[in-house]
Amino acid sequence: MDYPGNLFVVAAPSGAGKSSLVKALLELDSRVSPSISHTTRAPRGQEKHGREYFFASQSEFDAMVQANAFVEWAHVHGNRYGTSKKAIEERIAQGADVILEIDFQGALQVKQAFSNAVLVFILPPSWEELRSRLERRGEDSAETIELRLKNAAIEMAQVDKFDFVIINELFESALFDLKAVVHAQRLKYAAQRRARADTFKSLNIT
Ligand SMILES: Nc1ncnc2c1ncn2[C@@H]1O[C@H](COP(=O)(O)OP(=O)(O)OP(=O)(O)O)[C@@H](O)[C@H]1O
Ligand SMILES: Nc1nc2c(ncn2[C@@H]2O[C@H](COP(=O)(O)O)[C@@H](O)[C@H]2O)c(=O)[nH]1
Repeated sequence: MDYPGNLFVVAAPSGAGKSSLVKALLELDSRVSPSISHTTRAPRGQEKHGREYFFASQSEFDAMVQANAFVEWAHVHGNRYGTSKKAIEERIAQGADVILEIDFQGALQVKQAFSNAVLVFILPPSWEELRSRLERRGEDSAETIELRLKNAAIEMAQVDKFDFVIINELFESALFDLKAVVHAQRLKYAAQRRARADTFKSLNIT
């Protein structure tokens, strides 16, 4: 289906910096709004239900899967995460641009459902830097960090399935690249709509 709003999907190995980049983009661009995912993971630190995530029990998550309420969902780092249809469909139908910060499995499912979705993969500059960002963030146990680094290798192998790849070495430069992707998609979409309207007009189709 063709919606007036754009859908941007940002994926990256844990610690590459996607949350930081998306947060900075949202502060700069009020036309982009975030999708809030559901997860079975326990809240971390200051996280609030309905702000970072909708925290769900296993049975609540199961019920949503059964009800076909997710556009995508996946097992990530030992927990389940999903994007509800409600989180995005209404908003892109109203012309808003929505950004999803999800793992690569979910990103590929979204592309199946919304072929116009723009998939962006964020890479860290090196393995050493990825590890040190996870350690410096100080939110995960050593065991969790090892699991996330192991999964990073699997995730990075998917990079060629994405529309754009951004290396997050210098934060400001990666943010500039992300803004450029959003801008380019808006221009492309506007041009497509104009071309379609012109074609319909020339064929006398209203
Ligand atoms: N360009 C950068 N240079 C240095 N540190 C950075 C950069 N980008 C992000 N960071 C830091 O790296 C850490 C991980 O970033 P962030 O939490 O945004 O990663 P993430 O990809 O969203 O991870 P997760 O998937 O686990 O949520 C944070 O402490 C963040 O401040
Ligand atoms: N497939 C999905 N993946 C998601 C979703 N929301 C978040 N995520 C990804 O999970 C990991 C871990 O996140 P964390 O908050 O526990 O550090 C990360 O890669 C997220 O992008 C979702 O709705 N679907």
